[in-house]
Amino acid sequence: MKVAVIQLNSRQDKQHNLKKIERFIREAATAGAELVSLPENCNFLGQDAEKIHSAEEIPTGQTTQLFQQLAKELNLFIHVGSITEPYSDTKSYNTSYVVFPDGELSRRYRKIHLFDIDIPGVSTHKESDFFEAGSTLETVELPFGKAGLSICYDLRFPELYRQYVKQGAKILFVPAAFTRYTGMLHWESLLRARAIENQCYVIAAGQHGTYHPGKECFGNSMIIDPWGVVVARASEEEGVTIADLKSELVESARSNIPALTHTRNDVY
Ligand SMILES: NC(=O)CCC(=O)C(=O)O
Repeated sequence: MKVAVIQLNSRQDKQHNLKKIERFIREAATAGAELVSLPENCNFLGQDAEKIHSAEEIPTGQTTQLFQQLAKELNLFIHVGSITEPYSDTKSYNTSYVVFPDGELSRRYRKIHLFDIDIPGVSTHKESDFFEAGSTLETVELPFGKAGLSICYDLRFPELYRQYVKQGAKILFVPAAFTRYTGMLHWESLLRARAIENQCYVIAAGQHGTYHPGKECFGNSMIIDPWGVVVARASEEEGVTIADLKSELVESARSNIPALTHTRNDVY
């Protein structure tokens, strides 16, 4: 299965972001992609407090309608890394889903682990002031196999991905708007660890560059195979990066090193 990750530098102008996304989706389809994966906050990226103003109902909002139309016209799967979905007057959900080629939607995954961190002098985020955490895992059936949905900071919680692999996942989606600072330190190591320990493909589309004064995303969107090899990596700009997923690599990783069958749940 040919997969494209789309790296974006989304800002606060939703119409501009959507036009750009449409252009990249069309470019990916022309290059033969059957599945296109978008980053977290694909249609609007600003301060957490601003995101509620961009919230849209799913499926009736403008963004989902556009993706449904494109998925049908181009006959592809669109993984919507995340958009902001209304929850209450003061809070939203950070929500991810897949649009199928017939325009139908998968179940919605709402980000479970909210990004509340404080690195003094470097980076402070309190996503939980503005977002409500989800509390269910969601998988999606794709032609390649089952895929587990997650969003950005979730990447730091290996238990989530182990549950997905127990449910039969062969693909793990990690759309992100990782900070530049933590990205430099942790992004690739964490992604490769999740791929290696779960013997899954990891598809990680990221936001890249500055979206607000002093707020910068790390980019480095990538696709990692079940052996932990980075098979595609975006350059230092927005755009489309493509890789071919190979089922035989999931099978060889799992049969050559059957670590998933060696877990000692009786001991730990
Ligand atoms: N949007 C996010 O969840 C950011 C996560 C992040 O940067 C991290 O270091 O974790």
